[in-house]
Amino acid sequence: MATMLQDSTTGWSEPTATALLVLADGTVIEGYGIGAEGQRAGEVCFNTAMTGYEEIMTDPSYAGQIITFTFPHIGNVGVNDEDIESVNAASANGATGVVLHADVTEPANWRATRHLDAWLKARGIVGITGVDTRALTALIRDKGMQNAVIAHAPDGKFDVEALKRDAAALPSMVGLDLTPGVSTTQRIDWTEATWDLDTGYGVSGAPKYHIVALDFGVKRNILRLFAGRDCKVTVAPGNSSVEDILALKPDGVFLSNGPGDPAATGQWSLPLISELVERRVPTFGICLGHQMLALAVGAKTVKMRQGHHGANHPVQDLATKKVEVVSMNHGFAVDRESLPANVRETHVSLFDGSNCGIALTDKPAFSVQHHPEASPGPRDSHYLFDRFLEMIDAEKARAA
Ligand SMILES: NC(=O)CC[C@H](N)C(=O)O
Repeated sequence: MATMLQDSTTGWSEPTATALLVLADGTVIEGYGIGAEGQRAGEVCFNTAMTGYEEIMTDPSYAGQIITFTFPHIGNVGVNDEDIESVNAASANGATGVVLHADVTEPANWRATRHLDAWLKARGIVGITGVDTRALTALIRDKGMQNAVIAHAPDGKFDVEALKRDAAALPSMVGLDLTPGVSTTQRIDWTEATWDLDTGYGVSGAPKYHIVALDFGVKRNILRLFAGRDCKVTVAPGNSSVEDILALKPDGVFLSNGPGDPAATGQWSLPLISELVERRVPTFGICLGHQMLALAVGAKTVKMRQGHHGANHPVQDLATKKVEVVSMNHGFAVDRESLPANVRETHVSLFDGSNCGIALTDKPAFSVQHHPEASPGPRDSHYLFDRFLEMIDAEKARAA
């Protein structure tokens, strides 16, 4: 989008770009900088959600990625301290950069405490506005997700050739384990429950279940949905040992979402997950956790061309045939053809037929590719949290 400004001496002219997005293929996109100054790198993906930009930008699964929002008006309801999804709020452990179409307006929402621009600066996220995000999305759709450098310099001075070289030299997302940068290093006792318009966030009541969440970059709303369902929730570092986890005497283990390539991440966590499954510890995984459960039981994951990032994806539960509309955020997928005989496919994407869920036929373990916790997005899949607790009940009854 070329925003034309009136220049008093020369008539209409295009203002100088103060931000650039330079793709690994050499494409240079000009725009206007917001947020942090300087240069950030990442894999460019597009997200089609119309709401929830704060939750999206702070989802640690986006570490190492630059998000292009296809919805043109981002930032118009400002930001607040309540809608952050990363557990470690102090660090910028979500997206590295954002690509927006329209200029960011003043916040118009009673919950807003800050302008998006100031918030991006504080989190160290570099942004660019004034971009034809539809053209960029079409490019990603045609060529696949590619690496890029996003740069913001208020004086408009850029070394474009250096930026092109930097973008081309970035490592592929394939083979990257990004979880150490976002996982907690300390155990956390999580007590915050879900949000209510009148009372804000609730607090968990007397617990019936103890859920240990293995943190690969967990989103807060997952933890809140457990806390709001009679669960004591312990968040454990992603690199915990089997002994660490078993010592906590979990009723169930949750495998979290997270950034990077599951095959690279799984190398050190797969033995842990296999052991938990083998010992019949009820296990539930979301997104990266789904991919890692699949890898732990012998399946394979593949890199997708453009991935799924949005808040309105149709997914079918193959058992009930019911279609749920879900949030999505993934660039890798479980290869259905690689599922071993004791693993059944439970959910599929109705956009492209890719795998969206598995369940073991001989052990209490299941997982989904989509995000049942929403935040942002629809709540159609909240039933999966209840299904997990029912699985724990069934396993307790079986062992009794
Ligand atoms: N949201 C997630 O957990 C993403 C999982 C993984 N990093 C992927 O891109 O597929």
